[in-house]
Amino acid sequence: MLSQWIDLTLAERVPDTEGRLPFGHYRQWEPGVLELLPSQPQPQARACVISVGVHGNETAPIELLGELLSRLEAGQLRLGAPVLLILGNLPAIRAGERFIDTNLNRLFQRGQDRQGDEPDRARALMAAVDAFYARHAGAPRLHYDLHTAIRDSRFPRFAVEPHAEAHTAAEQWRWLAAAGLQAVLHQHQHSWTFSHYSKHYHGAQAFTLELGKVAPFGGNDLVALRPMRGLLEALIEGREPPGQAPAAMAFFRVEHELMRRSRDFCLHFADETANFTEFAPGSLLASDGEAGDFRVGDTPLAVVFPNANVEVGARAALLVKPGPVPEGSD
Ligand SMILES: O=C(O)CCC(=O)N[C@@H](CCC(=O)O)C(=O)O
Ligand SMILES: [Zn+2]
Repeated sequence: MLSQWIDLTLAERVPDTEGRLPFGHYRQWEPGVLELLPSQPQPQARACVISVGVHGNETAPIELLGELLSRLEAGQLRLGAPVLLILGNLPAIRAGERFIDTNLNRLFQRGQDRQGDEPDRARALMAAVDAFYARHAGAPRLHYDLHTAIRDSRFPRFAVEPHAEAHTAAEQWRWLAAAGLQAVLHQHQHSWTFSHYSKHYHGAQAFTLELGKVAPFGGNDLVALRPMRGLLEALIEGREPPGQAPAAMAFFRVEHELMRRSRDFCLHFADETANFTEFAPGSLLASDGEAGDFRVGDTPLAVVFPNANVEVGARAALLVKPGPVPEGSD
């Protein structure tokens, strides 16, 4: 039954809300929010939130989660940690769209009082995460929010480290390197994404993980994600994940967030420009009506997540520079 949870949820058929697993049991708190509870939590276990489908057209993480559920149900994985699994934007996943009315991944802010389905879903997911971490107050907190990017990338698999007071543990860099992540992008300011929510409000070890490029169901290369699956499996089993020297990854920090201010916003480079493409000093990157032009300053900048079609007021690109390898991570 667990292995059909995703299909039943997306088909709007009510899956069993509680059931047994070979090494524990599960409970669905609401559609798309499922908690796995081990019969024997392991001493190393973290309270893990694994979210997928916060953007509805990013299917690889949903397929990866399907693999994990099948392996849990077959007893190939020994559940050893409390895990909260989240299918983020259900109507958008059904429609194969990034979002329906507005980008869910900008709404994870306490006190946010916008009207609509996506703001309602953000409030429900924030409450689900709050309750999960409260139920497992003794365990270290972790949240991986799994995505795929719209464009090609010089580094197809990379982590976005949200900006927050909580310090990222050195072990995270080793785990992410061993999981096949090729780059890390350190955010310079609060961003109200789902991973930022868990880090900022709960002090969780939290990342947005970009796992390749957007593709329809069936069009993803899950073999390239095997090392990532290995990391998730270790966390689900409550054992120490494999590690690798973080120097295998390229580190960047965000220098500037390019916002769309007007309807006249445009980018001056090709739509197909890959993430982490570098632009030389003086390059004209964007024009934005009365808000003016944006040019690269004295040192080169690379572009990540460029998207001229975002809502007015939303982020249209991150402009990034190489950053230091975090201390204590070798
Ligand atoms: O490829 C793109 O343009 C967007 C991919 C994506 O959904 N990225 C996340 C990053 C979240 C973060 O900044 O932590 C997003 O834009 O929500
Ligand atoms: Zn996404």
